[in-house]
Amino acid sequence: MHTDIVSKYKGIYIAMYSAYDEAGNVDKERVKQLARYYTGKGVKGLYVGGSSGEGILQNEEERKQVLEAVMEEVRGELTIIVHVGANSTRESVELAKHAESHGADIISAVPSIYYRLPEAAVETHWQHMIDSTNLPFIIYNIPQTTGFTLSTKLLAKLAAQDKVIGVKMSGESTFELQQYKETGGEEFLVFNGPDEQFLAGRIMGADGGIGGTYGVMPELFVKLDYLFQENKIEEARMLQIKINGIIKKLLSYPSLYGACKHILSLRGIETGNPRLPMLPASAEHHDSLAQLNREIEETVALYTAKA
Ligand SMILES: CC(=O)N[C@@H]([C@@H](O)[C@H](O)[C@H](O)CO)[C@@H](O)CC(=O)C(=O)O
Repeated sequence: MHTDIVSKYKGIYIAMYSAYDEAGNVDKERVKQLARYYTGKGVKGLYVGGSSGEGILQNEEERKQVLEAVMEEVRGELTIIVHVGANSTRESVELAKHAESHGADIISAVPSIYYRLPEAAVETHWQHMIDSTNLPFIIYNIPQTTGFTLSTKLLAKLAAQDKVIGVKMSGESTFELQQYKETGGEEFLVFNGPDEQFLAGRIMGADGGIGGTYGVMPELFVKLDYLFQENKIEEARMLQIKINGIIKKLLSYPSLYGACKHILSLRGIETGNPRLPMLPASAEHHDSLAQLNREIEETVALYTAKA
């Protein structure tokens, strides 16, 4: 039986980008600078090495380096969830143990990808990670990229274990999100994944969100969450619509990650280019990204101004 899990871990988590040097190698100092940038913005924590963090495009050693840099910089200040999912169970377990030994708070994983695996194989894959540490585990459900949809049957089986404390629901169905919450119960964490429907996810039972676009506008998601908690639903809806206008523009570039990383660089936070095949922001888009950055900064100023 989970107790106090939701109150302990609910909130806004930035799915953090990785940071590379000009040659494309993991740059620990840049990772630290990025992690530091997110302190004091009201977020609960960081989700390290996930989709936005390109963990799946990095080798085991690089993934460890990114996490180590994050832990060295913000341990104790932010709650750190680490994505340890890799194609092989063996590598995932190694990353899970590494996360525990470096003080991470929670581990999380997608299923193994590429092979179309039966549910029993995905369950075994996750179970090995769960058993390998004393850390809590959050299932990462992102069917549009993995091809695997978490069933409520498997969720119920996994959630019966104390260590399995929640699910990150990056699928787009708020109906499924609500079903996950109902299946897991009140003390089982559900995180909204699609940033465009953060408010819808919260209304249908999510306890917070984990998202990539939070990385360029964390203040707006913190504010949106606050408005929801205050039951100011119409104000929250207007802010979600404003955020969605920004996300729509971000998604219009050849790579969302390239666009967000360029915006960060305009603020003096260098994270290098995303790793190929994720495309960098090209020079022809720099002017419009500068304009978008101004729009985000103006919106943040508007929504964080004291009344
Ligand atoms: C499919 C996908 O990548 N979804 C993103 C969203 O943050 C997404 O980038 C955003 O909603 C824009 O579409 C997150 O759910 C993924 C995430 O949190 C992560 O980077 O691990």
